[in-house]
Order: sequence, then structure tokens, then C-alpha cells
Amino acid sequence: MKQKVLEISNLWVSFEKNSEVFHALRGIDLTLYRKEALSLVGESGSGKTTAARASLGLVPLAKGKVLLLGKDIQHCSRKELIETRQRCGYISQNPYDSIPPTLTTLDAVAEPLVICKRMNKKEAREKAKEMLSLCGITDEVILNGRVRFSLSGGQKQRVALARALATDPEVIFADEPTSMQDASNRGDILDVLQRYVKKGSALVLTTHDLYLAAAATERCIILFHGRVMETGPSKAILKTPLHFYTKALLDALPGLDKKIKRPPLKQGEPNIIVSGCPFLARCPEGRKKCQETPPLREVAPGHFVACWLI
Ligand SMILES: Nc1ncnc2c1ncn2[C@@H]1O[C@H](COP(=O)(O)OP(=O)(O)OP(=O)(O)O)[C@@H](O)[C@H]1O
Repeated sequence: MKQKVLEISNLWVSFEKNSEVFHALRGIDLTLYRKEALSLVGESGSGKTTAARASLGLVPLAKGKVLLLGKDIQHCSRKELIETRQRCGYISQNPYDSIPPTLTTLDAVAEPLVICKRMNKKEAREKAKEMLSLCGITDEVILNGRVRFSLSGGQKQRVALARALATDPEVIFADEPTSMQDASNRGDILDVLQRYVKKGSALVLTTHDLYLAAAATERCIILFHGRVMETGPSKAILKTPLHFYTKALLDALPGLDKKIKRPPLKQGEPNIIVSGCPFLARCPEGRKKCQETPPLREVAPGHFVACWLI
């Protein structure tokens, strides 16, 4: 039987913005299994990072439930939460946040092995060297130089990847892990992540790029304004996007043989959408019915869309 590693039900996360309550996530559901790769796809501000951080108990939940590796992250003890997080790897969108700047590159990757796996420093450094090599960093000057002084943005991102994967995490949260890479390194990073999935990890990848999601993950969830607009097999959604928002996301991506379309104007889009389809203000086909919140409906096996018009 497939083993569930992450189960999110009716998750709401709220922040205070301009003295008003702002819902960054509005009732999302998600199930992730061992050896499965899933992506969260959406434009900036759609709630991808918040979903990853909420899964790890890094932001408070307003409503709903998160079971990570079987632990209810809201109600387990602090010790259980730390132990559960140590079984996961988190590659933050900003590698500057996630690697201690004063350590050497080698020690930055060795550190979690000493803390979580109780390795001695020598063993940890050997394993760290292997991990860094896997992530494309072999230069001795860089390995022994301080993180703060010796790394470019793209290199920092690869060090953050090596650090997150060093402990063989059961669940990997990779938040835009290729955003600072050139085209050749991008493929290498996805290969490394996929290798871990083959070995038994589960992966949650966040990206704004549906092509990347389809290349790296079997299933994807399209998020907009904190709500799931469409979800299903990534390749099927890339080939036949159904929701108007998914189509707009694809149109906004560059391609050799196509003219880049500007995404629909955001003017008139309310900051705080209480009910109705969140895409209504931008939808080319929006109508009165869309003022009611559309439920997620299954339109093909495993493929769900939240749109009254489909
Ligand atoms: N700590 C916070 N306090 C207030 N608002 C927040 C906080 N964290 C996130 N938000 C808001 O929640 C919304 C979703 O943010 P989030 O970072 O999850 O989006 P995202 O899809 O990951 O975007 P990006 O692709 O730009 O990283 C945004 O409107 C953001 O401003």
C-alpha cells in the first residue's frame, strides 16, 4: 500500500495586512505519498511558499489540519515537531536565509549531519563533500571558503540543496530550487531531486513554471489567491490546461515559437476575496454564476478543476 507522508485538509493560513485579515491559503487539500513528486504552481503571491512552510509548522494555521509523517504538526509536542522536521529537507526560496554565512561551505553541509545524524565531524565532512559534488560544487577553494565570501547566488542555491539533502530526508520541500541557475544547471538540480524521489523521498516542488512542473513532477496543484484552481497529472494539465487561470499562466511563459501574451490585467482584482471564483476579475469568460465559489470537480480521472464553465 502507498505510504502517505503528507496530508493537508482544509488548510487556511491568514496574516494581518494593512490591519485587515488576509487569507494566504483558503481551504487547500493535498495528499502526498512516499516516492511521489508533486508541484505547487502559481504566480507570485499565490500561496506556494506559505503552503510549504505551513506543512512544516513554520507558520500558524488558521484552520484545518496538517499531518506530516503521521504527526499532527499543530498538536504534537515541540520535541516531536523538531524530530519530524529533521526527517524533512527544506530548500528555501532564498538560499541566503538557509545557510549559515560564517561557516565554510563544507561545514555548512556537514552541520545537519552532525546534529541530526550524530556523525562525527570527519565523517560528516566526507559525506558533505560527496553531497556538494553531486550538486556540482567541487572546487576546493569554494569548499573551504566562508559561505558569505566565496559563493555566487546560484552556488549558494546548490549548497542549500546539498545541505537539505545530506540527511536523506523523507520529504523534500524545494521552493523554486532552480530560480538562480542557468539552463544547464537547472536540469542537473532536477535530476538530483528526482534521484532522491526514486530512492524513496517524497518531493513538494514550488514553481511558477508549468513546463518545469511537468518535467519534474507527476502531479501538480495550480494555486491562485490561496485556492486550488486545477489539479491533476502534470503532463495532462500542461497538454490540455482547462482552467482559464492555468491557460493564462502558460501564455505568460516564454517560448521560441510563440508571442508572449501579457497576463490579463490585475486591475479591479480585489485584495481580499471573500467568496466567488478568485480569478473572476481577470477571467475572459467570467459571468454572474462565478460570484459563487466553484467547487473542485473531477473532469477526468484524477484531474480536478474549480470552474463553473468547465
Ligand atoms: N509573514 C507574512 N505576513 C504577511 N503576509 C504574508 C506573509 N507571508 C506571506 N504573506 C502573503 O501571503 C501571500 C502568499 O505568499 P507566498 O510567499 O506564499 O506566495 P508565493 O506563491 O510563494 O509567491 P512567490 O512565487 O513570489 O514566492 C502573499 O500575498 C504574501 O504577501
